[in-house]
Amino acid sequence: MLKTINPTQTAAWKSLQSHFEQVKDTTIKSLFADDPKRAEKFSLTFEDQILLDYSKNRLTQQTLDTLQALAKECGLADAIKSMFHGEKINRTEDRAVLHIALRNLSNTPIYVDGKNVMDDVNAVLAKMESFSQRIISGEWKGYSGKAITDVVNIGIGGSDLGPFMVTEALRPYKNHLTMHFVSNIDGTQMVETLKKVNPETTLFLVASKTFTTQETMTNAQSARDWLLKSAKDDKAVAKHFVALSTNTKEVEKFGIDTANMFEFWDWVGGRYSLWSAIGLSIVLSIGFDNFKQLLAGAHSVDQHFAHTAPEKNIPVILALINLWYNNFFDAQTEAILPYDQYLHRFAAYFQQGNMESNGKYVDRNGHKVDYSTGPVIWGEPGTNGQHAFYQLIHQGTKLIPCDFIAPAISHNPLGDHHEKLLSNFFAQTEALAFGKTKQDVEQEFLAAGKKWEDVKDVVPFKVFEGNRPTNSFLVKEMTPYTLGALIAIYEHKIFTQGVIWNIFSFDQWGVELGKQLAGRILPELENDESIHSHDVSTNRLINQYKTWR
Ligand SMILES: O=P(O)(O)OC[C@H]1O[C@@H](O)[C@H](O)[C@@H](O)[C@@H]1O
Repeated sequence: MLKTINPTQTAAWKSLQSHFEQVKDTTIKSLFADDPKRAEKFSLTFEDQILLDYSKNRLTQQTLDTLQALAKECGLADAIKSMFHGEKINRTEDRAVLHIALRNLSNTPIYVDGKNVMDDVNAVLAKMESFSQRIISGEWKGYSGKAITDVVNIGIGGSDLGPFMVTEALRPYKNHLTMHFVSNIDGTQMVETLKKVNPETTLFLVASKTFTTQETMTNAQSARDWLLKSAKDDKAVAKHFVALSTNTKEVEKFGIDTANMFEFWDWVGGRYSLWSAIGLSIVLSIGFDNFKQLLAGAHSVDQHFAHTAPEKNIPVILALINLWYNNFFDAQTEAILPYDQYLHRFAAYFQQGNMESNGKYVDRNGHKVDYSTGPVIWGEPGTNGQHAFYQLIHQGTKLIPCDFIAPAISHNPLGDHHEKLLSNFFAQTEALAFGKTKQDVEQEFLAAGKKWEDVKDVVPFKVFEGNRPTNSFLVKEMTPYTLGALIAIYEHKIFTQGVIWNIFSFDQWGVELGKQLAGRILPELENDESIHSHDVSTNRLINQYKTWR
């Protein structure tokens, strides 16, 4: 079970506080100047596939050692064992946390309540394999006898972001099926999607762990109505709708034959579910063998996380580095910046992964914390970000630790595009770390033959103080395997931080209040009567809406 220690009360935290006072003004530049072997010492390679360089950070070996001592005092090693052994570490929902079982290709038994979950996991994987083969080969026919050409995944949050991110990231592995993702309750997304597809050849995946989520159920109902308008026979539903869910009863209630249901279990968190039946859209898009490679990459990282010494453990090190900025430098956000267009939803995916997991102010004792927990996660693919928000990262007043991610081998070697992309990837972390001094700026002006009088006023604006921390992930090639590994690295980083912050990373009660209030407001919108039941601001907004609609 997880310990319930306030991290700030540990000896290691106190050491970190005094250590911080000693090193807070040390620059990355001086750290490199003092140790020519820094890049070698502060980097790790995962299976000759991913190089993580974390040398451009504001930390010393002592910083890392003391952070490791903190993790130890907070019981990280036991917490990892608890998760891998299927203990119910999601205490507020009384559930185990076993996304690692979904990709446990070694098939070692994992027990929950005395039952080996691997039997069920393997059975669903086999069902996903045979179903996907029938769809991809064209053997499965729609109501009019035509093969499926388009797949629409209807889901939201964890039932959308992961599958969408991965199918985009692995486009080079795609087959002929066209994938669509509808998540928003805003009818616009469904209407625009339905314009692009033909009811005779479209398969809908209704993806919802609970099968009660308003957005998904409403979208699924509209899609069903749309299908039946053409098919004019309820029997068509069985040929065009499948469910990905934990909730058999609700699936039946919706009218989907449970033979067309792909099951998963309450020990799979929504934001950790792309490895489960929720990944069916991924399987349909890239085929089962590639999906298995995705699982294999993640499984390999699981082994690394569970069995590698903390000082060589990639997710642990990443977790500690960001905790250092979050809790000692008071950094509020972290940016994820993939130099890979295919990863354009990677930051959005980990927005949910991280913020829904660690955005908590109540600790595992039920008390309000007096320290900072999960950061704001954001990001966009490079180089687009460079021409938009990097100004603030380079010269703003906020400290923003950034993760840079790039593949060494491009799937699209078009002219010198990839060299140009990668030159930017390398240049940015160098610029952020080392900056540009006043002397450099002056030298540059002189070399360009400028007169000192003409340029001296502009010098301060051209100085980069540097010392902005980054991690670099250089991935050999973005394959299903390396992508699976990369995702699992981030997942375990989030887990590690949650353990140290003494919070429950696998519930999400913070999303409930808004849903509850929307449920109360919806019937109030049914007529044009003036509303007085809320605060004056909400009343006014509702009443204005009623006059304008
Ligand atoms: O898969 P479901 O049950 O439809 O849930 C979708 C999402 O619903 C949200 O309310 C939860 O905060 C997410 O964690 C979840 O992924």
